[in-house]
Amino acid sequence: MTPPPIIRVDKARKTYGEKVAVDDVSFSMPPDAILGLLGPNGAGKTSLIRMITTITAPDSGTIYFNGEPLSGYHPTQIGYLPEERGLYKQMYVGEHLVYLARLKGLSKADATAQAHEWLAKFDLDGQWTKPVEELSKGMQQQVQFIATVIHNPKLLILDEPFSGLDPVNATRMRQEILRLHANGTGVIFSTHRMEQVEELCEFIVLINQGKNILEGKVAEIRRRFQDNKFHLEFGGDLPPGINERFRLINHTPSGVDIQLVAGQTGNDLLRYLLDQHVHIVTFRELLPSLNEVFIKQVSTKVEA
Ligand SMILES: Nc1ncnc2c1ncn2[C@@H]1O[C@H](COP(=O)(O)OP(=O)(O)OP(=O)(O)O)[C@@H](O)[C@H]1O
Repeated sequence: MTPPPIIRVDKARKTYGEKVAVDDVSFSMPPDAILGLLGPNGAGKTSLIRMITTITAPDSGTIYFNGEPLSGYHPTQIGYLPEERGLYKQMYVGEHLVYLARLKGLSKADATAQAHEWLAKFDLDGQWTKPVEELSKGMQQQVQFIATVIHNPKLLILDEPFSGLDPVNATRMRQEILRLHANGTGVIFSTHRMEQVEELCEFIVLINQGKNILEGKVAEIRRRFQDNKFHLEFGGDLPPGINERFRLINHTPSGVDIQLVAGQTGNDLLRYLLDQHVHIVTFRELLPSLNEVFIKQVSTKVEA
C-alpha cells in the first residue's frame, strides 16, 4: 500500500478581513519529498505555512497530515523555522534548546543529549552557557535551526533557512537537511532563491495571489516550459548563410544559442549543420531555468 501524502492541502482558504490571502489552495506532498513552496512577495506562502503548522486555522478547507486531518498533536511532529527568528535573547543557548525540545515532548535527559549532539555538529558546543544575544546572527540562526530539528520531526518547514549564513555554514546546514531527508523527513522549503530550489527540491508548488498556479516535478516543469532553444558548440567557423535560416542568440566564447521559430525542429537544425559540414562539439536543447519559469508564470498571471 502506498503511504499517504505527508501533507495534503484540500481547498484551504484564509482571509484577513477583505483580503483573501490563500484562495482555495490544494496540493499533495509525497512522504519524504523536498517540496519548494514558491511565490512572489505577498503570494500567501506564510499564511499557508501557518495553517500547516496549526498556528492558524483555515476559514474553510482541510489540511491532512499523514492522512489524518491536522489536530493539536501534529505540531510535535513538525519543525518550523520561520523567516522571522524568534529566540529568547537573554536565555542561555543550551538551556534554551532544552526548553524548546521539552515543549516538543522530549524528556529532559533526551533534550539535553540532543542539544549537545546538535551543537557539536555545528561547532557550537562551546556556546552552551552563552546568552543567545551574544551569538552572531549566523550562529543564532544555526541555534534556531537546531531548535527546529531537535525533536526529529517527520516534517520540516524551512523559510529562507540559509539567509545570513556564510558559504561554509550554509553548506553544513544543507548537508544536515539532506541527511534528515535521507532518513525519511519530509521538507517544505520556502525561498525566493530559485537556484537553491533547483539544487534541493524535486517538487514545487508555485503560489501567486493566493492561488496554486503551478505544481509538479522541477524537471518536468522545466521541460514543459522549454521553448525550442538549442546550444551548439563547434570547431572552426559557422557557415555564412546560417543567419538566414536560423536565429542566433547569445554568442559565447565556446558556442552559440539558437532560438528556433515555429515550424523548425531541432532535427532541422542538426541536419543543416551536418549538411554544411560544421564540426559539432556539443548540441543540446536548452531548458529554461526555474527562475525563468517563475518570472514567466508570475508576470503572465499579473498581466492577465
Ligand atoms: N495578519 C494579517 N493581517 C492582514 N493581512 C495579512 C496578514 N498576514 C498576511 N496578510 C496579507 O496576506 C497576503 C499574503 O501574505 P503572506 O505573508 O502569506 O505572503 P508571503 O507569500 O509569505 O509573502 P513574502 O514572500 O513577502 O513573505 C498579503 O497580501 C498580506 O498583506
